Amino acid sequence: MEKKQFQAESKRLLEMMINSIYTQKEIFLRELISNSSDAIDKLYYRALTDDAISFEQDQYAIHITADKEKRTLTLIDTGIGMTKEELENNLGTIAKSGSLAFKKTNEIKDGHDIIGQFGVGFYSAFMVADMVTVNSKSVDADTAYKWQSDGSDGYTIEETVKDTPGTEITLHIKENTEDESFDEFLEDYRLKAIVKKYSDFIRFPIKMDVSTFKPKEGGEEGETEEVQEIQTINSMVPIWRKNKSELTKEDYEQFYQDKRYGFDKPLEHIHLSVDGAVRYNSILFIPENTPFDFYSKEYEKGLELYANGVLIMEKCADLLPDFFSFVKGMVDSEDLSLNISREMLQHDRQLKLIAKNIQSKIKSQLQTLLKNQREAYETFYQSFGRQLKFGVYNDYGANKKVLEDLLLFHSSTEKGLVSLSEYVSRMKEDQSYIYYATGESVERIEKLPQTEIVADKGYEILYFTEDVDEFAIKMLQSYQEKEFQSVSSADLKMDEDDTEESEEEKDANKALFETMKSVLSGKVKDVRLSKRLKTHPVFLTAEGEVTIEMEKVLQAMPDNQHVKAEKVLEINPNHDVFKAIKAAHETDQEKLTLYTNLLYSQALLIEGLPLEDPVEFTKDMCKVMV
Ligand SMILES: Nc1ncnc2c1ncn2[C@@H]1O[C@H](COP(=O)(O)OP(=O)(O)OP(=O)(O)O)[C@@H](O)[C@H]1O
Repeated sequence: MEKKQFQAESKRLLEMMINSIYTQKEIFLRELISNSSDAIDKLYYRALTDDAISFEQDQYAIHITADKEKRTLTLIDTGIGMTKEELENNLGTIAKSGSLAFKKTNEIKDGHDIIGQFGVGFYSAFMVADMVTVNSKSVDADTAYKWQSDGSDGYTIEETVKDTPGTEITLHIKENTEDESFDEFLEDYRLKAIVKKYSDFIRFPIKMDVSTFKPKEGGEEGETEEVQEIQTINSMVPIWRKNKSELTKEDYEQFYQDKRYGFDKPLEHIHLSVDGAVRYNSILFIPENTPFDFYSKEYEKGLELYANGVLIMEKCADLLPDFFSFVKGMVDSEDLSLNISREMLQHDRQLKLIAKNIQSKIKSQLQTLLKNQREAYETFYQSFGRQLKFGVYNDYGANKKVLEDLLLFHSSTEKGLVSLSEYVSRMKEDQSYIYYATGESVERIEKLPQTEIVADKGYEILYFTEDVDEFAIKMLQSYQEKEFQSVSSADLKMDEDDTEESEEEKDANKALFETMKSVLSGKVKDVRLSKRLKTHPVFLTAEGEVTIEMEKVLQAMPDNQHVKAEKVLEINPNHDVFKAIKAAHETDQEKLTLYTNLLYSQALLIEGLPLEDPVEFTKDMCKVMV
């Protein structure tokens, strides 16, 4: 049976490639620069085995010039160049990569990695150009050739004159259309920015003819003139490939600023050079201040992702878990399997490994900070502690173990922030629970009647002042096998609670509480005597899963489900108010109703809950007065 080759409509194929592979036009420059860099590296490999060729690193460069009048952008490299055949094979055949073939036959050495592999990058030039001219002279040939194409109807090749080996590519930039402007690719500032963004760490200098204003020679003071100047735009050596011992704190800070990771100074940096299952270098920063949009939807987490020093993604979200979304920085790896556009990865196995590794490094760095530089950690925690707490709560607590040691809360006894492990280490011998109190602020919590009895026992109380706190702790359930207990819960699980009311007391109060309960029907689940109130007459506790603080948070949410805590009104038997209601119960039912409503309103106010009917409340107050 005869086997036939697939046919390809090359014009259509090229069109599809040009217009559908890349999402951003500007990457054409990255692709052409990477090709030039590969061409110089190939020369380096040739020099290793060919005595006729010497390789002096500083003699090589990539030169970019824009000519606005002619609408041309030219890239010149001093690389290995192409013979006539190579021009035909490599630029005349889509998906043919001379670089991939080169990589297969040469062992990559000394960081001279070859970038190209798919054989398509060159054609991205047609996204911005309506004519591409390549003049190239191979180190192996005496004759130079000119390859030319408008990207639609094939190409031409003819002899040309070129003195030195290397390649010169000239793009004739498209005219602007109604929807698209191409002029930007002729502007120095724009070209510089694109080089900086994607190709800053190409190992060879990328030089550009730029016009700058300089003081005019022989001119008056302050008089300037426009002069052309050749500038090297790229930094070349990536800081992350340098030895940590060579770098100072200032170097890292400078990098943080240059990269515009934030307007602040970083609090901490982490420099990783990993040579394991996946090889990668990374520099991570923990910022000092919360970015202004951090807690908004607009904030995008992610690290810059480089493949061999070439930027692939500006914000690779998969590299960071949400709870460490504040971390800034970059990852560079040579082991990534890129997709054809280099905008995505083919599969994310390597990425997952890197992300896992990065997560544990960030955690241990934060733990070290907490241990050794408490003040710095607290600064960090003020900015991003909330994010850690969300991390404990989110995903049904899947990450609580990663984060529990990083949490801090205000302590009643230490009058400052403490970690859970510090709390547990200070727990009293007879203390079984980690106690916490919830409220709007430390000052308000200090005044909560519920804290009195716990504090009197000498137990430390953690103050929860953020809405996420209690939700996070509910998810955590326990720390080092010690359960959390709210001082406001109906069953405080302390000895005092176990002391039952005497039978006589119970009987005497039963009728009174039943009446009060019916007055407050629908508002409270129960009315009972309190064994823990000392100075305050009443307060509210909650039974069940939803605490009063949680009710407040849930009520404030836009899609609130009207979730209510099951409230219990507790009354202090030692307070004179109790005598007053008892007396009212015996003599004046109307008065009892009045007192009950007033006490309930008081309890709401203490909890920071809104009064259900403020007008009714003020009327009741007046009734008591007159
Ligand atoms: N400036 C250059 N000097 C020498 N050879 C070049 C140059 N530009 C391109 N080539 C040759 O043309 C081939 C095709 O280039 P192209 O950019 O399309 O693909 P690539 O760089 O191999 O792969 P990728 O699509 O991954 O970038 C290259 O592999 C290389 O052999």
